[in-house]
Amino acid sequence: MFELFSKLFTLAVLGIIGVVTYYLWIWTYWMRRGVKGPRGKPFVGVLNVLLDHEKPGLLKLGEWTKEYGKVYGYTDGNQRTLVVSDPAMVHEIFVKQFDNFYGRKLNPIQGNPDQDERVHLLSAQGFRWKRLRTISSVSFSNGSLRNIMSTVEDSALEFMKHMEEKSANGEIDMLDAYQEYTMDVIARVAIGQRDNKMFSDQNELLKIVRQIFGGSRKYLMLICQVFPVVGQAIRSLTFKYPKIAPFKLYLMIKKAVMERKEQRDRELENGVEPGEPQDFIDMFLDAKSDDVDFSKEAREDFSKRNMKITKELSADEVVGQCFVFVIGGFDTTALALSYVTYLLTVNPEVQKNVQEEVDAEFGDSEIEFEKLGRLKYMDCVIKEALRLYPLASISNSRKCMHTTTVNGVEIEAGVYVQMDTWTIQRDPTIWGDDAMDFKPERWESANQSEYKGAYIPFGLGPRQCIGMRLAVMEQKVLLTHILKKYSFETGPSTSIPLKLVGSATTSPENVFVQLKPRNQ
Ligand code: HEM
Repeated sequence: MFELFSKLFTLAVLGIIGVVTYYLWIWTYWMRRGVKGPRGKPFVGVLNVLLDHEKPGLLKLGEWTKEYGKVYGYTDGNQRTLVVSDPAMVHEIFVKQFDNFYGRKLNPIQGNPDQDERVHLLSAQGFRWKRLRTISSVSFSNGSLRNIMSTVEDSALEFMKHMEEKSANGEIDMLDAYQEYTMDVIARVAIGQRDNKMFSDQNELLKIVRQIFGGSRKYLMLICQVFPVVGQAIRSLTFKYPKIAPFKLYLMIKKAVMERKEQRDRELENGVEPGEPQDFIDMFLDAKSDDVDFSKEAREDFSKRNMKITKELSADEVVGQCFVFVIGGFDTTALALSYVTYLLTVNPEVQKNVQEEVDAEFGDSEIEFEKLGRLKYMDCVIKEALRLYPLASISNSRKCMHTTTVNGVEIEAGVYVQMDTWTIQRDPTIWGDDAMDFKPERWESANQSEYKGAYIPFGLGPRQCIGMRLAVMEQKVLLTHILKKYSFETGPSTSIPLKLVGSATTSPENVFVQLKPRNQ
């Protein structure tokens, strides 16, 4: 008995020594390589700083960039991350060396991109990503966007009805309001929501998605990233017993997909062939197949150009795809609209210019898809707001898949690269001394290729945001409706400057403004 106990004790001590050595090895990685950067503490590195909801980690990167320069390294849990704010390196990694950087930085609770059945476009990598991207691209083609436009217009008109009532009652938190709009659009476009749920207490989907982006899950994310095995275990468990918001959403979407599949099966039995897809669920179900083997894709060398890409999805991928579009389409676009609103409110002369353009182009005419391109100044406003507030910059990351050298810096396979987007997009050496000013006019004369690697609110290269054009369309349609009728004005609760929070996307805490009717 004593012998057994002694063996177990020795094994436990060896296990602990092994684990501690592994974490110290990771933690000292950048020191051993002579790369500067914040060290943090063993095991967590700087993860606890990055996950602070009240002081967004993505802004913290900028403070470190000032201290350590355009390339520095830190560890976060068991991940080794290189932070880059040199546009030439950004371009090299995102575009030229894509074959060496085709994965994204993930928390283990998001699944293993090569093995997990439920992986989606944002988290997939290699040929699996390519297959998902090829299938999804159809949803954002010109033809699809033209069809989606009528839904967007419908949601915008519904939104305006609510604004009429709310504007009479004083200030409105436009961030909250815009979330209603973007949820309505994406719920209709992606998962076929039929009834109107805008500003209703019954909108379960919105409640769950708000939980996903709203609060801080610092300690959960910390544990999962420090101990990936725990992250994977929590992931498996919460799919069975969904307690955390993203998993509740996943199951909600799964139910919607299953119901649609059953309905389509019933119709097929009665000889009714599926017609034109009505939403993303239909479109992805059209691509569903029972024998998709993604383990083979993970083994293939991604630099091979001639690998045949099938256009099929597994059942889990159908759900994953709908999930990622609901998540991707909701928060980002509401935030983009909120930042534009804030900037127009505190820059009334710019707002006046946008209103004049809106009056000239859509004074008494309908807002049509083809005519949206005429809103050139509004385009500059949207671009400039995203330059100052690159709200989704967390996604501007890559995993190094093969050891390589980028502009003289050796990056080993397995290291993650995070772009310091906020620093790059506010850098006076790129944008001039007025880099911190909101100046939409800079885009009127801008030669876009000048900003190669320096303007990346939607990322860059083959993995650039797939929803970019939808996001811009949604913003243009709603801003046109609002600014035709109202002006944004500050109120007693408008916070100037904005207080920014968040750990996934970077969000203003609120954007209270008054909507003043223009004809008064
Ligand atoms: C203003 C709004 C938006 C911003 C600022 C934004 C930003 C971004 C960024 C920075 C990336 C990473 C790109 C890269 O790694 O190169 C990304 C990827 C992605 N976005 Fe967006 N996004 C927005 C709207 C949307 C919308 C409306 C959708 C879908 C309906 C969407 C879906 C996605 C997806 C699926 C990816 C992953 C693409 C891939 O890896 O192939 N986004 N987005």
